[in-house]
Amino acid sequence: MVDYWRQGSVAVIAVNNPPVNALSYNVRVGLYNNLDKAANDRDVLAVVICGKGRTFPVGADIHEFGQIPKEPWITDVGRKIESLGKPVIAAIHGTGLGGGLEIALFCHYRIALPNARVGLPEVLIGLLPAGGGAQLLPRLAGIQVAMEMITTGRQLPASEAAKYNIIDKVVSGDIVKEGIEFALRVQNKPFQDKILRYRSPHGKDSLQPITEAVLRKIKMRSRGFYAPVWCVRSIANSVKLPFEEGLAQNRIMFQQMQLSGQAKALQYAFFAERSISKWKLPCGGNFATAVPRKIKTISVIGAGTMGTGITVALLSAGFPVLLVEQNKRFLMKGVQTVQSLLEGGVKRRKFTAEQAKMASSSLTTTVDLQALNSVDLVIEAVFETLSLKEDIFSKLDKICKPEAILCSNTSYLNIDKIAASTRRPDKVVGTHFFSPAHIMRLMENIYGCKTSPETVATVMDLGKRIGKVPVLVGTCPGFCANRMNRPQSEEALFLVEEGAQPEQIDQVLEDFGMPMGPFKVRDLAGGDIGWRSRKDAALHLGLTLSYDLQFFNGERYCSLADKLCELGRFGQKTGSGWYSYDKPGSKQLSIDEDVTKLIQNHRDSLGIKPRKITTQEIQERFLFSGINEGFKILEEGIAARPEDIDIIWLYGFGFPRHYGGPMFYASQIGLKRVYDRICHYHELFPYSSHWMPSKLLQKLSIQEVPIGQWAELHSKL
Ligand SMILES: CC/C=C\C/C=C/C(=O)SCCNC(=O)CCNC(=O)[C@H](O)C(C)(C)COP(=O)(O)OP(=O)(O)OC[C@H]1O[C@@H](n2cnc3c(N)ncnc32)[C@H](O)[C@@H]1OP(=O)(O)O
Repeated sequence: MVDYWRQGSVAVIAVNNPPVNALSYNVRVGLYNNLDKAANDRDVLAVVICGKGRTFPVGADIHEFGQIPKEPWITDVGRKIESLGKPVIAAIHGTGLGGGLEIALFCHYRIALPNARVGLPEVLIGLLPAGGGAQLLPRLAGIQVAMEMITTGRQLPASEAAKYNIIDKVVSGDIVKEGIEFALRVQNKPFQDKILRYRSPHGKDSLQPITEAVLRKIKMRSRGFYAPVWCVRSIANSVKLPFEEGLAQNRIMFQQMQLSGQAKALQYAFFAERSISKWKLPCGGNFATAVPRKIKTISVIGAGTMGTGITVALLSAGFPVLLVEQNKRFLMKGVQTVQSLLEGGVKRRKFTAEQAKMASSSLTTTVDLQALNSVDLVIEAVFETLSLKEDIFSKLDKICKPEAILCSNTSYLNIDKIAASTRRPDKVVGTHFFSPAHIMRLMENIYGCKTSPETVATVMDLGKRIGKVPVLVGTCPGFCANRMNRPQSEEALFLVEEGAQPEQIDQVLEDFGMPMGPFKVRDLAGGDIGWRSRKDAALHLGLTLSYDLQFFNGERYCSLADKLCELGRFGQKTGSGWYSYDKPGSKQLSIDEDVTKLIQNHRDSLGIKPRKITTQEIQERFLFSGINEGFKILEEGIAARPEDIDIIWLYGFGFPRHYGGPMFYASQIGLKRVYDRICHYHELFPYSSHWMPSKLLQKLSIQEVPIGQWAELHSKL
């Protein structure tokens, strides 16, 4: 796991633990013993530490967390380096992260390739840098830089790291060769002043104002997430305590955090995110055997909000796009939107003006579907009307080359029905982007019963290539994301009907950690879209939406959202919705007395006496209604694993990552408790079928099965 060789007077110690050279127990032993070997070899005058394969060590082995760590620890390896009596050079390529960077900071010198990155990302898995990072970095780069790096986990490119003295020299070529050359230059030269523990942290007199400013930022961006605050304390220890005491304190804090639910959730999310690419289809075919088709040209049909967002996502990843609309006027409007989104990207520094220009020049347009005869892949993003989509897909089937893949950006409709309008159902697949599609990272890919493994592999690969997080699910109304979201939105309305205020519900869920409460989300998305589909659904059943409708199609119904829409209150875009806004399009909101009155009149007309609704009830009814649906989704095999559902929620709805996602959150609360509360609400609200408890949840709750075994156990149940 650790290789050792000598080149003249230089000993090279190379960590060899693929794929990412994590510092597992055996690696730490190997490093420690080989450092001893180099120390005892009188012909060795300098040492280079590096990583074999794709990277320098990226930190501790996360799989080992939760066990009692065996010695030597990273700090023991560090002390050995400091006291070796010979200069030690860290030669960094790939990513030098966490414990890997900590080892490098114990070294006397650090060199790196230009495309290398360094960082202390422990905060992102709910921890702090206890292997020396929080003590050493302030002594090298200063308190301010250490605070920024450690509390955000940001990885710095080598050139930026060099600016802060973290890297002594950026080199190009072969990193080991460069390391040896550097070692030859510094051997026999004094290096005691390079041992960071003997330095005092830069900017230590400003510790208090820096800390206050950082804590203010943390408070704003990470509601209820503890690790950044503990990281601040660990850095403060570098000023307040002698070096070894600081190390000991930080180690104690690390161990406490490691046992916390937040660290467990974040580490679960880390591995969940990596597991989603390992998909398999129920009818056979999986990520390991299916080969994605090469996609060079893509066409997007529909230049509305979704179509233009998808176009920008594709263009910015370097794909040429042929944008299609039904007439020139819509097309022109779409092109303008694409241009302004690209300009927005430049302003947000997502890409340079030059890159935006390049992207823009890769856009072509047409109003003629025939022009799609040579594209490799089509993404349809028109209105959510099945007949319209069926019509487009049947035309596409005739126009596009036989091997072309046809994708629908539907958020709700049955993929099998869309596929049935073509003679190539194996090449039809759902690619559900989230709005704004050029920003939101989730891509919910939906297979139909005839979608081929090759088609799935192609859209999963495409997702990655355009920087999205692609998750594969099966088809059902609303798939995974919208199907789980629906009961939550309904519960939010029912809670208002029963006595809560929209702003109270928003506040409770924002305090929980959601980026926006459900009423702000409704205003942002625009109430008219849902209103139109509710009216269509009613029409379909020969009904009309009436003001005092309390049941619809056998289900409890709340008409408050319809009443707002009747008044033209569609949300931000009209300047009023559940809140009122400064002006149409503005985000500046205030509570609107008219809405409060409308809610009161609604309750009066239905004879509802408002009651006090607690925070606990709001949280439970919002979260547990979605979680119950999540278990049904697992039960039906729509999602293969709880990890798929959780990643959808982390990236599609901004569910707080430190809770791991709704399914992991349920596992932490305890399935028995969640199941009991769902049964309680089912008793209270028998006319909301979303409270009918999931059978899978019931079964798993009897034995409190750990989340890692849900999928396996489900297949046996
Ligand atoms: C008292 C305590 C003292 C010291 C404690 C020290 C603590 C630490 O060091 S905490 C760890 C800090 N490091 C990290 O958090 C790094 C996490 N990894 C990443 O950010 C990325 O994986 C990467 C940037 C290193 C590589 O990204 P990419 O090239 O996109 O590859 P993947 O992410 O798909 O990873 C490939 C493969 O490696 C597994 N893996 C990555 N990091 C770790 C790790 N630290 N421990 C164990 N395994 C790791 C990852 O799961 C992938 O595995 P699969 O291919 O099986 O999915």
